[in-house]
Parts: sequence; structure tokens; C-alpha cells
Amino acid sequence: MSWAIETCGLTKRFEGVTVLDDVTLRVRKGDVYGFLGPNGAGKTTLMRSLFRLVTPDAGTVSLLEQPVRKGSNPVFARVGSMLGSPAFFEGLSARENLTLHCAYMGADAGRVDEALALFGLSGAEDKAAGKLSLGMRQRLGLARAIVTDPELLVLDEPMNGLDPEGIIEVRNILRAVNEELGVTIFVSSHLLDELSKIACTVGLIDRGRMLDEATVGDLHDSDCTLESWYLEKTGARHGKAD
Ligand SMILES: Nc1ncnc2c1ncn2[C@@H]1O[C@H](COP(=O)(O)OP(=O)(O)OP(=O)(O)O)[C@@H](O)[C@H]1O
Repeated sequence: MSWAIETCGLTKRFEGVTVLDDVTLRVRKGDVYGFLGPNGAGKTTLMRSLFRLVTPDAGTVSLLEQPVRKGSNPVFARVGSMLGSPAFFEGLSARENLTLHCAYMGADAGRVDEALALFGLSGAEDKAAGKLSLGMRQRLGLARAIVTDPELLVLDEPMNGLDPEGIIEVRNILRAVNEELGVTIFVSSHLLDELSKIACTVGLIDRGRMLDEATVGDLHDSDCTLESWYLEKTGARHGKAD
């Protein structure tokens, strides 16, 4: 089995508090993996650890079968990400932001207009990033994540700030890049219904520990909704711990 993401024993403490506790997680190449967990469970910390934006206290990370280490990691050029509210060069236009990103990533800028159009930003290409609405910024962040033609997408709550039409559009785009281009997607969200529409595998983290994994197909076959699975697993954990 080849893994797009593999963490082994990933552990992170902030100010003496363990936020990731020995997390071993594997995302199969080609999968759409939905990453779930209550507020403060450690989802963002794990996603940031993949790129060493957070330095783990213990454990290892591999992306696309390349170990991620301190220092330069050429594999990052093969991965697109949106972690939290995207930051831009606010005075530069949407198009300029993406063009600059391609240059920084060493990627061809030939797909900038296509990526903007895909995320419904045609007509706003020349607008300064700082003048875009929240939802448009989110769309621009997603366009930036895919403009370099990545093999893996890591998206932390990508639906935040999108209107219902935007959510449907982004769902369809994520499905298409997975199904048609074979891009692996690792995505966190609190929108369980939405995740159940795009994810093949789901994993649940709580208080820094992986609780369980399942396939959406298996849940469906056993007449279990993602919501009932989530509530059962997190409820059991809280019942035991509290
Ligand atoms: N830089 C930091 N310094 C101290 N504590 C931090 C830092 N970053 C995160 N934490 C703490 O780590 C824990 C996990 O936070 P994280 O953002 O990873 O959770 P999350 O699962 O993404 O939550 P949410 O669903 O609310 O976004 C929280 O208790 C948070 O307060």
C-alpha cells in the first residue's frame, strides 16, 4: 500500500499540555480522507505538523513517501494546502497572488486563470486580495492550493465562509480533482454531512488521540450516519475519561 500521508507516533506538547499524543495516521494514495474531531482536538496542529509549521516533540511524518525533516523538503512542491484563513499579499491582485505563488513554488504559472475560473473568480482576477469578501478569499486560497497541480491536497476546514452555492461548487471541484486527476485529499471539517459527501475514509481525533477510522461505505452499509458514528465515538471517550 502506498501512502500519501503517514505519521508515526506524532506527539506535540504546548506549554506542557499534550496536544498530539502518539498519533499514527495513514492516508492512502488516491483517497479522500475526512479528518474529524471536536474543537481543540488537535486537527490543525496535526495538519501544520505535516509541513513542519509546528515542530513535533516526537514522531515522524512522510508525505508522498518522502520523510519530512527539519530544513528543506522538496516534497512540499508536490502538495497543495490551505491551513486556516488564507493570507495574501493584500495589495496585489488575485491573479498576481497566484502567479507569485507559482514562482515561489517553482511551478508553471500557465494555469493561474484556469484555477481562478474554476473557483468562480473570473471577473475578480484584477481585484486586490485585500478587497475580496471572506468567501472570495476562501475561494482564492483554494485556487492557490491547486494551481501548482499538486498530487496531494491538505485542507483545513475549506468550506468556512462559503455560501451554500460555494459549498456545492467546492464539493464538486474536490470530487473532480480526486476522481479525474487522482489527487489525494486530506480534509478537516465540522460539516459532517458535507464530509460524508466527499470522503471515502474518515478518521476521528479527540484530545490529541486517534479514536477510530471508518470508510463512509462501511458506515452506510451498516445504516450508521457519520453523525451517529461521531457522537458514539466521542461520547464513549468522554464518558470514559470524565
Ligand atoms: N501555538 C499554540 N500554543 C499553545 N497552544 C496551542 C497552540 N496551537 C494550538 N494550541 C492548543 O492545542 C489544542 C489543539 O488545537 P488545534 O487548533 O489543533 O485543534 P482543532 O482540532 O484544529 O480545533 P478546532 O476544531 O477548534 O479548529 C488546543 O487546546 C489549542 O488551544
